[in-house]
Amino acid sequence: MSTKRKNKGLPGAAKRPPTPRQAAFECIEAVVYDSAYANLAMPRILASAGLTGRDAAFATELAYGALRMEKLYDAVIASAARRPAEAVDNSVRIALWLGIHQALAMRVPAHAAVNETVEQARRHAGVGAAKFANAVMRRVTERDADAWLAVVASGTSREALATRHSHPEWVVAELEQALAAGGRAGEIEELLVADNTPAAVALVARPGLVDRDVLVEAIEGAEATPLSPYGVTLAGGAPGDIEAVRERRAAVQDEGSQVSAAALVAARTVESGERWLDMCAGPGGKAALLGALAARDGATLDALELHEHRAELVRDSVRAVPEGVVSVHVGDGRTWEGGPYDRILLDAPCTGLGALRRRPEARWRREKEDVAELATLQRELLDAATALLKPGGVLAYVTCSPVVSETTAVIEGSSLSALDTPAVLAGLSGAEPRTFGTDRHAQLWPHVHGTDAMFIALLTAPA
Ligand SMILES: C[S@@+](CC[C@H](N)C(=O)[O-])C[C@H]1O[C@@H](n2cnc3c(N)ncnc32)[C@H](O)[C@@H]1O
Repeated sequence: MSTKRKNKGLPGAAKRPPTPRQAAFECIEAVVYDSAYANLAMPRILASAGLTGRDAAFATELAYGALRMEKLYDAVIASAARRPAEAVDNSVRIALWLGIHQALAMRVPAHAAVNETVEQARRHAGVGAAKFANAVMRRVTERDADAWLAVVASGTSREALATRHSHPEWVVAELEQALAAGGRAGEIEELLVADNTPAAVALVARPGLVDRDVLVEAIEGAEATPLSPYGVTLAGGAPGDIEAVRERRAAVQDEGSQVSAAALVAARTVESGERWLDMCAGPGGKAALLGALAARDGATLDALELHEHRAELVRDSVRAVPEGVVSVHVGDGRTWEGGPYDRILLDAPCTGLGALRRRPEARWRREKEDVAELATLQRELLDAATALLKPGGVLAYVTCSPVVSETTAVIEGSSLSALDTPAVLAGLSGAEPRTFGTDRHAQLWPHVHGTDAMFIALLTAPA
């Protein structure tokens, strides 16, 4: 979609109090035109519209769902409008995404989905656009979701799979390759479905700062997570309302991320006085968990981050960790000279293709060329981390991407030797080691573990 605004709505359009559907429209506009992240834009839009509770949940599901499914919905538009979706005015195309999502995925009655879409098209693009939207939506609502899939995405080709589950085709190819490499060939459809299912919110109870059992007890519907010894899954509600979260004794953190940081510490018994490095620390979720564990075990942590604004987020994230344990630095991991270290977390910058559940627009922002560029950076960071590791030290190479060129291909050339990561994760959770991988590295999956697709390789330098 063109990222230039053709119109900003017709005069008077912004004066009425925004409805949930208008909030969803605004959120998609912010993503398309201003390159906003939906998960940052939406809370701001909801707050300024004064939308809460069910209205806020409706607006969020509508915007995020339409953003995720835009490839499928473009195919539906092309078929129903008998012209490519790219040829449709941007505002009308957004209104149609929202209308189609309501009709095919949210069980909004057809007449309401049609009327609301027509009204949005009129409001943003005028009477002619409203007539066009009316004709398209009437054709859309003649079929249900399954019937549309049979029309626009039938068969088992990669192209059909990519349209049906609304992923770029090159991403489907990368995910298929990663699944096959991990002995999970044939699970692509389950993975793509999981990518389109919003993740439950998980909290980390930072050890020594708050007890996870206390959180489970205090929060209605909360449950202990199965893989991380520090995790709590929430049934709903706003995490920002929880006191421990406001005080940074707990935080929102995917269970896979918790496990990645915890595995570095669980790999070997910690000796008092150990020095640890979090080489790519921003925004600081793993640094805060490592900091809490360092405080417990008598170690210290250097948290390094390339960008000052992200280092500031790390400072905020670790503020509940006892003073003197974590030092935050701004610098480039490739030239950092603060070593040597007993343990290093290299949570490398990556495509993020393992965390598509969380960021509805993320799959459309990445390009195939990014993979090679990031793999070069990942190798350079791994070489630098290796040089900073003490003999006998442990390094965790972690990505929130399962893509082979960012994971096994990066560590293949390493001079370090691989520890048995699945066994360490099994030790943390009590789960069967083979569920985490069939070789010495671990790969978590949304459709298997309910986490982001984190890759974790524990490596060690010869003593
Ligand atoms: C995947 S994120 C890390 C997430 C973090 N560990 C957490 O759990 O919150 C990667 C981070 O590395 C930073 N980064 C990128 N290149 C870097 C470099 N050369 N040296 C240090 N940090 C870098 C990015 O700015 C980004 O904040």
